[in-house]
Amino acid sequence: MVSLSSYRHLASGKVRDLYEVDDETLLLVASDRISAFDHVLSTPIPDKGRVLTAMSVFWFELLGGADVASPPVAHHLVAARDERIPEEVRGRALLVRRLEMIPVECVARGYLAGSGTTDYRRDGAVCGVPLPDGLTEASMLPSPIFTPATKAAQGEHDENVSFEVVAETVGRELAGALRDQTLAIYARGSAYAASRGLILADTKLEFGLSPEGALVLGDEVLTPDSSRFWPAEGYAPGSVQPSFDKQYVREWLTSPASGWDRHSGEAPPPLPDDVIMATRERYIEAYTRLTGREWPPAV
Ligand SMILES: N#Cc1c(N)ncnc1-c1cnn(CCN2CCOCC2)c1
Repeated sequence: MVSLSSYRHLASGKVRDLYEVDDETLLLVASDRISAFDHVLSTPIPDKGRVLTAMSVFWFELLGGADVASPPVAHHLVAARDERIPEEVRGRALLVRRLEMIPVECVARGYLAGSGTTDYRRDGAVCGVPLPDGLTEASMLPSPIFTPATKAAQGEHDENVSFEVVAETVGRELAGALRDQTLAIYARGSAYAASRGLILADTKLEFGLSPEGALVLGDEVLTPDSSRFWPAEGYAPGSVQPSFDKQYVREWLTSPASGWDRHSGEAPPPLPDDVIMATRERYIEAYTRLTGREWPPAV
């Protein structure tokens, strides 16, 4: 039986880790860690890694299939069930094709939120894309826009950049392909989410090149960690919308009950059990609502 220690550790993000299985294959492992306000919290959310892995698998399978309006999306998922996946991470780890990753955070936005709102208020634009006057927090944009960023060191914010900067970095043809694929995936994801009563406000994708030079979707896809999902019921532009998955965490951390000051630079306190379990339920609800599948999935 293979164990995780059999594989060379390649990289770690806030909540995920990457291992080398062989020359062509990697193991992408999702932990139960949760981050909020740019901190990785000390209390894990049980099953978060399994739920978000199952969500990525759902989207890879959906996007990898043909759609009436768009061709199948080439992606890096090899297997979610395989004897090369160690028992200790089974259900929250994916075998993926090794790619030559493109150092661009490919973000699509259909609504104004986060750094998009900040940039719009300063420039009237996001990543150099001019937007109409009069937009506010959570406004729906006239049409989805490609708002790339360069990946920052862990703990730092990614830096929003213009399409021209991406073109200078990776070449104009590849930059155009990244934009087109990012917007196409956002369109399919947001239409599907809307049919399930969820607004996909924005999403961050990562792509790589296959050994044959093809553009391939990597990383995780359309999860609550890489995307903003809002409940369609109650949507009202003009204020920060409740995050579908992290609202309980954010509200408790910013309440007097936590005794924490988010601007202090100090690490947040441990979450109480009721917030942990309510947040676990929200991840499961996001999965069942989006996919229409039961949790846990049949083995
Ligand atoms: N996916 C993928 C992938 C791939 N298919 N081939 C080669 N490299 C990568 C890769 C390497 N780093 N990252 C950034 C996201 N990582 C997530 C896990 O935790 C570490 C950061 C992606």
